[in-house]
Parts: sequence; C-alpha cells; structure tokens
Amino acid sequence: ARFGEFGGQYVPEALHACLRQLERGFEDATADPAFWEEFKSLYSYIGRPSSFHKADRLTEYCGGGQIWLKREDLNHTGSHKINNALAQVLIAKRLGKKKIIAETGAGQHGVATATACAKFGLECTVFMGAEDTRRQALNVFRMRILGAKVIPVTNGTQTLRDATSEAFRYWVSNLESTHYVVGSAIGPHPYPTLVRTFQSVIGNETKKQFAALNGGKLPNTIVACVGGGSNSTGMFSPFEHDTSVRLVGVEAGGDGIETEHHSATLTVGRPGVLHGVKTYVLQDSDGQVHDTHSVSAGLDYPGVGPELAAWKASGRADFMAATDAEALEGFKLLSQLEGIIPALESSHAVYGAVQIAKTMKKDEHLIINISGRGDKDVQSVAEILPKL
Ligand SMILES: Cc1ncc(COP(=O)(O)O)c(/C=N/[C@H](C(=O)O)[C@@H](O)C(C)C)c1O
Repeated sequence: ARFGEFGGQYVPEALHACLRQLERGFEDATADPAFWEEFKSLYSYIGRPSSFHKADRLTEYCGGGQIWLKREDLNHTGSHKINNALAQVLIAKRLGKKKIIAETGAGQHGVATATACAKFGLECTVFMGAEDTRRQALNVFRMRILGAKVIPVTNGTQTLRDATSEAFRYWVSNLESTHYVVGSAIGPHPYPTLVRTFQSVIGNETKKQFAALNGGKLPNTIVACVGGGSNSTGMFSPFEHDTSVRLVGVEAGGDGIETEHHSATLTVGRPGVLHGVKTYVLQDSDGQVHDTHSVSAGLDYPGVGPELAAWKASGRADFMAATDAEALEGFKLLSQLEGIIPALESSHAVYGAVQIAKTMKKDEHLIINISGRGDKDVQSVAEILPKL
C-alpha cells in the first residue's frame, strides 16, 4: 500500500514472503468479527475507552481556545503503545508465531509488548539502544520484571534508530518462529497501515467523546506529538476527511532545528528511504541518515511514518517543532495547571497546543493527545530542572 509517493517495501528479498504473510494475517484478522471481539474483550484490561475531558486551567492560562485532553497516558502500561502491541500479538498468535521481538526507545513500546507477551504467554525479546537503556532505566526494569529479555544495542547513536535496525537484522534470520511487533507507524508495508489501524481507536473514541460533550460538533484543531507517527496517525485518521479539523503534528526540535541536534524529520527532512519504507528522512546530501537528538527518547528518530509524509505533501496536516526547553515548559505547564505529569514526548504536543490555543477564539476547541505519562521521565527532568 502506498501513501501517495510514500510507503512501499524497500526490504531485502528474504523479507518479502514474511511481509506478505503478515499482510494476509492482518487482512484476515481485520475482516474477522471474532478478532475484533477478542481485541474489544481487552478493553477492560487496557482501560478503554480512555478518558476525555476539558483542561480548564490550561485553557484559562492560554486565554484563547477551549483545550481538551485525550488521556492515553491512563492506559495500562502508561501510553498508547498498548493498543498496537496487544493487537499485533493477537495477529502473531493467529499466524502461529511463538516468539515476539520489538524495538523500543522510550521503553513504552517495549513495556507494552512485554505486557502483551506476559498476558498471552509468548517469549519476548526487546532491542533497545544502550543510551536509551540508561535514560529510560525504569522501563528496562519493568520489561525484565514482566519476563522479557532486553538487548542493549551498542552500535550507532545507541538509540531508537539502531534498535530498529538491530531488530530487523534479528528478524530476517528468525522469520519462521518470530513476529516483529513494530512500535510505530514506520517500516515496510503493511506496518504503517497496520499500526495506524489499531491506533485509530484513539481518534474514533475522541470523535464520539467530543461530539457527545459539544452537541455533535467537530473540534477545530487536534495536536499530537510525532516520533514514528503512531499516536498522531491513530488520533488524526478518523478526522482525515473532516477537512474543517486542523491536524497539527509536533516534532522534537531538540537544541533547535537550526542546529544538528534535533529529530524534526518532517519540518526539516526530505524524502528518502529508512527501515524499509519511502518517507521523510533526516539525511545529508549523500543520503546518509543524520544522528538525531531529543530530550525525549520516544521522538528521537530520523525517520517518520509514510502516511504523515503524505499528509505533509498534501497539506492535510501541519507540522511544527518544539525544542527540548519548550517541551520541558509543556511538561511543567500540564503538571502544575492540570495535575497531570505527561511523558516528555507528549510534552511536545502540550507546548505546541498552548502556542496554537493562544491564537484561537474562545468558542473554538483544541484537543491534545496525551500519548503517555511522565513517570519514566521524572528522574531525568529532576536532573535537568533542579530548581523545579
Ligand atoms: C509516550 C510516547 N508518546 C509518543 C511516542 C512517539 O511515538 P509515535 O506515537 O509512534 O510517534 C512515544 C514513542 N515511544 C516508542 C517507545 O516507547 O519505544 C518509540 O521510542 C519507538 C517505538 C518509536 C512514546 O513512548
């Protein structure tokens, strides 16, 4: 499946058969009412539908549009990652796979996959950049307590990009027994479509919840952070054809997009191929992929999902970058105005939303997707913001 000029399967021949098997498994599952019943039977385990409510003090602070929060941070394991991990483990079981691998950066996807494997009795191995195992140590302990093996990846920048490459390398020589639960809307077809499909539970719930509280109306603007693109495409896709709804993705601006230290792929990258898919990539003129930086491990990635690349090309979604300092501002604002400590990834969306809400009229409405909670980050934030 292609998203305009983006998408595809730029992978070695060895992977084609396995991707075709996964595509068939995905199509069979999503066409099978029993699959959806089994997925829906997990809602009480996940905590779905996730809560949706006004942010009164954040709204007052901005003095412009009405701000609403979609609370994916309240899901079991603390982020939206559980939606995709559980669905992919159900598919892996239908395909008769006994072993699961995953990549992780922030560790949320790793924890979600380890959780799904504990629940369904599958063996779980998670690849994680050695740098990320340090800055998200809490999640490494959680994965191991849940029974997963965590493999620190020491090549490259020792972050998400290297973990993803290592996971693909391992998968190619273990195709028969193993399913690779990709954690974001990245990778070769069918992954971007598959992950977005399972994450669209977020946008579908949000559309109903907002309408129920606002006389059947649509919101004016929706804001989500962008790492690989799963929480954003999951929130945005049910609104894709409601063109009155502005969709804004907030990327990691790191030390500033004018520096070499950021992960603002859609804001300053350009079309290229990474991890088996044609999308936007942060790369030099020879196509060498840049090293990236972000205060949040979950956004620290030089690629992005092909569907977001297509929405950028078509203008259906806007993209902006929030620097590390701005994300920390968002982290503080939501904590001290709403009593919600967001993940550093989600803090980028909070900052972006605050800037936009200030320019909106009081009878307009903006929704922020709070993709995860900040427990995993409080240690590193305490070190960065000692005067907190
Ligand atoms: C709380 C939270 N919010 C947003 C993101 C960004 O991932 P997307 O939603 O796929 O853009 C993340 C990404 N986390 C992944 C992880 O936990 O491993 C990420 O590092 C990779 C799977 C892409 C996250 O943890």
